[in-house]
Amino acid sequence: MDKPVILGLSMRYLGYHAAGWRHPQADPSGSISFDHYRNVATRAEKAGFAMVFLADGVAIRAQDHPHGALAQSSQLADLEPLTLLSALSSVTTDIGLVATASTTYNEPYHIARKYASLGRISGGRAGWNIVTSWSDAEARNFGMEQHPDYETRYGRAREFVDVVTKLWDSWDVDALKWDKRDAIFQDPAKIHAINHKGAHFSVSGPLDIPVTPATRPLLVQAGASQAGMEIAARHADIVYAVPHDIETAVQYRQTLRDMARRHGRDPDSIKVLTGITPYVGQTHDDARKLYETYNSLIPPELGLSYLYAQMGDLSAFPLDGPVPEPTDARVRSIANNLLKLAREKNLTIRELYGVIAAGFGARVSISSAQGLVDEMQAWMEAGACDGFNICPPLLPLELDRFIDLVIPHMHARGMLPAFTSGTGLRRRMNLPEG
Ligand SMILES: Cc1cc2nc3c(=O)[nH]c(=O)nc-3n(C[C@H](O)[C@H](O)[C@H](O)COP(=O)(O)O)c2cc1C
Repeated sequence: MDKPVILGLSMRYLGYHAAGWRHPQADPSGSISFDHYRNVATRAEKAGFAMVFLADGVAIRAQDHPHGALAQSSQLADLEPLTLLSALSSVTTDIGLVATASTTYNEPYHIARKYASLGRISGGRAGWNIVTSWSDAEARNFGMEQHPDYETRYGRAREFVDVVTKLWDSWDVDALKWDKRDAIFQDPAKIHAINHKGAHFSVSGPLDIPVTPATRPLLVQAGASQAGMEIAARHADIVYAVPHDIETAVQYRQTLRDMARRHGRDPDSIKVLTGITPYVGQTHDDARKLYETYNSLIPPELGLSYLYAQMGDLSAFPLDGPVPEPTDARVRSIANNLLKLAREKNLTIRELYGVIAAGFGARVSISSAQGLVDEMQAWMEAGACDGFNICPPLLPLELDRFIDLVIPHMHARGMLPAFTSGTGLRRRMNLPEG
């Protein structure tokens, strides 16, 4: 293949299967253990992943719907992503460190500062995944009763990203002088106030951290609605998306590239990574057995709660009936993807929660290692994506299986470039130099 595959590893909690923590080889303490993440990140780096990625929410979002689900969920215990990535930066050397942070529940100065610091600490390996969040649980941790509506939070998000990038640009590259003889630490004329005044923010600046092209954090965007895509088209280096079929993915990426062009950007300066939760084996049968082993661990209450988190309360509908149109979608784009999947495959509510609990929103792939690589190649060649954000069912067990079974086939087909240590993140992401 002439185009390299960009591989990301999404590594929140213990992995992406709802009941993975019950697997005999799972260590349930992993999601709050630095050793667990160090182990995962260093393995991913060695295997050629370009980035590790942490999704995030600033609340416990898991619900006790139906009763019993909360006790069964492994998605309450977590670590704060930037703190974790800062620690990981000192035990890794090359892998990108991407953390999610919400524009709804932060201030731009904080975000600009924290990511600029991670960019410096890690030698230019930081990335900010821009999200607007989706839960009322988060609102209630920040003095609000309800999560702001779509227009409000995207209005804030647009302005938020503008302020952050202005703060990152507030130091000229040659502002620091460190001239001991003439006692000039920096040239204040090269450090600029931003004096931003907008509908949501009033920020004077400048930032208190110089950002250079080499340490500037990458901008990542996740959120597939029109407003989310607009932010991506204007600013993002990487877009994380979860289309469930190749046609949707091709269309989505094409639309995004057209939008980027309209903003005067080279469309190749945005890379789209699509999420996959892989259940792989030597053969397709092995993979299917693996999937069934994990799904046999899902208690029904937990399965139903996963559906609730994505599509609102469906408990009034018959479990073995069709999936209704969501009227209370928490995450519009994910809910629409799920509905499409249910309609195409004629899934009941019960069957649909099985699919979600196996992958929590990302596309689930059950295939032999060869089959998965065929699938990845087909997606790349069709222009459906520039790479994949791998969301293993259980960490580190299923990452190891992916590395052992899938990566060798990718190398054999020339899909993964062999970068030498010290190659910068932009190059690993196949992005133009900043
Ligand atoms: C692939 C994907 C990943 C996301 N990851 C997160 C996340 O980690 N944390 C979060 O608060 N929201 C996350 N979101 C939610 C988005 O930021 C956004 O709030 C949500 O998608 C609603 O906007 P939309 O209609 O543009 O998708 C994600 C959305 C998508 C599509």
